[in-house]
Amino acid sequence: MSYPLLDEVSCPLELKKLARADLPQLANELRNYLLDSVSQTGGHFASNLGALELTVALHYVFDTPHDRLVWDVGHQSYPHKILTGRRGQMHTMRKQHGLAGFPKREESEYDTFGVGHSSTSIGAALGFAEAAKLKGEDRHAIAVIGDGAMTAGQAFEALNNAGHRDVNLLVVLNDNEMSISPNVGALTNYLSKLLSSKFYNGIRSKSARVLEAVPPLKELAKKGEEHVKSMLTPGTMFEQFGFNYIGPIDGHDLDTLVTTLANIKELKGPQFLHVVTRKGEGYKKAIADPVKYHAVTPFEKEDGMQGVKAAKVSYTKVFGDWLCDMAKVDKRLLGITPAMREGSGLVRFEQENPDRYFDVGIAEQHAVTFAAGLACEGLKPVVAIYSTFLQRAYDQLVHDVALQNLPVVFAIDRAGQVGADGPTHAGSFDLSYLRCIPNMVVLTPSDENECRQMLYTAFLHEGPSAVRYPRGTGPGVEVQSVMTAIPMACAEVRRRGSTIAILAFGPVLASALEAGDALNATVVNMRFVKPLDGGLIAELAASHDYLVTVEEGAVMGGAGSAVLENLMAQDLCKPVLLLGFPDRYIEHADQAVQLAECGLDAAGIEASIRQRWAI
Ligand SMILES: Cc1ncc(C[n+]2csc(CCOP(=O)(O)OP(=O)(O)O)c2C)c(N)n1
Ligand SMILES: CC(=O)[C@@H](O)[C@H](O)COP(=O)(O)O
Ligand SMILES: [Mg+2]
Repeated sequence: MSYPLLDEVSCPLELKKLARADLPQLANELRNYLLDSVSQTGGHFASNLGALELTVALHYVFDTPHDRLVWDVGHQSYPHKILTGRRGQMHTMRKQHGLAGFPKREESEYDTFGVGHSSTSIGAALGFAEAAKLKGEDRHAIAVIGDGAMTAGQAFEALNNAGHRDVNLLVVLNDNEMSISPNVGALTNYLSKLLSSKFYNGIRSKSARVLEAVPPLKELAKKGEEHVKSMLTPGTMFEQFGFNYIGPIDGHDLDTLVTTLANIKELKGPQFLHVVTRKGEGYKKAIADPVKYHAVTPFEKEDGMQGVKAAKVSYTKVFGDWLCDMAKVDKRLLGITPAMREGSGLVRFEQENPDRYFDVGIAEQHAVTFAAGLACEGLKPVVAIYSTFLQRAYDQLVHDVALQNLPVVFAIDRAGQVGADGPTHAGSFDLSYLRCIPNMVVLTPSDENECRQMLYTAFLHEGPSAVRYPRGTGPGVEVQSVMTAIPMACAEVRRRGSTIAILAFGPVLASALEAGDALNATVVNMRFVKPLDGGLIAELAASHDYLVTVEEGAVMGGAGSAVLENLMAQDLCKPVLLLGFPDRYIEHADQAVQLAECGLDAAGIEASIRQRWAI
């Protein structure tokens, strides 16, 4: 495939040299290049196809990086990366030491703000805009936010703040009616009203026809039309927030995009451009199934993504199956997801229990408080949420759930390192931020079967609880269909050795057992971070010279810290080595590589122990 125009564009300055008439051809080449590249590397796909023309137009009209362009989530920024000098690195996308899957300040001056979590772009862009004003710099700040990301409260907090500020801020809403799954909520319905614009245009054309006959009234009607418009179009809402609303316009029509953006560039004050795109645009299979093609593994362009039968069951599937089974047992069970139906394994649960399934949009804070409200009424909500995204709802977990000791189960997926998504998505801190909360019970399954049993144990608990499990599959143990509660705070010794006792929390148990074999150490599956099995800890301290804790989470404040506190509380003093994530961010790579980098593979655990005590 040749890319004659794209070959001339290694930066936006070179893009600007192209005639406007050449932009559609450039976009065509860019789309072909994107398809070639992502079909080989995998990564986020449909969103990049949908935001492609918008990306070309933004870099063509604005003077990036002098004008600050902020992407929301940033999963749609691959065309941006290609146009800003990183085309030659696209084959390294999301690979170790390669391009990050999201904009990253250290990667390029064009990546003005690091993203990955949604709905931060408007707030950050406002920061850029206010800074320009304070520093007397003449520059634009542009936030590009999707309709999914628009469902988060943080986006509206920023709109509310920005709308009454006299700053050069442009918010571009990329509306494709999709989140990862179809978008949800009243805002979506509100935006859709406009997209079915025949309704509004029908009103307009009818009133215009009638009024042609009586010209003097036409002016009056113009006012009337504005009033009609103000009742019907979403611009009204954004205008109520103090923005000048423009749109909706076709987000794949480069001529319209360039003309509109060029006009907006000359305006002062907060501007809101509503752009309508199609997720997956330009690749039929992705258009047909934007959910499946939101993120892809490498695939043949002609054949598309082929469903491969997974050799082992993922923790996510274990959760999804448990949720469906438990729903049959207890009618009080409800399933809640903040816009991660597929990722959290809730597709089957929704099909089987549509009235007990709640996708609240990208609204983690609301998801948790909503669960608390449900629990107050005697229901048993299960909040399915990624560890990293639960960070968004920490106050709600403390204030609305734990303080009131409400029976909410947090099914925490993607706990630990997550691989290609990198540090923005790593589940590094949940053990640290959960165990310090009174009333919380925190369980760490070491394999797929224990995950099911712990979810059951958590569900039976009459208070708040969290079960945390990693992205992907476990050691491949058989998952028993029977559900058996695990006695609270009960750890289990998995290997008897001497001198050294290794206390493992979660799936790292497998590596700990390997290291234990090499060191003839005792190895314990701790199972609970809170409450801890203090009796066993005392027994181990009395019968071993050294203790080691191992967890797939931050060492600081994590499970190992809990063991230290427990030892001190029992006046037990023993040398303890804490193994887990170091106090820095682990860059994107395969999960196994990341864990090895943290010294959490078997060799790493053994080496750390030998090195610490010169064994
Ligand atoms: C706080 C947070 N919650 C959830 C996610 C997971 N997530 C990534 S992209 C996405 C959907 C975004 O939809 P939209 O903003 O409309 O972008 P599109 O994919 O449609 O281009 C979600 C839910 C996230 N990145 N951040
Ligand atoms: C961009 C985003 O936040 C999601 O698409 C996320 O990358 C999904 O992660 P998983 O692939 O682990 O489900
Ligand atoms: Mg969308």
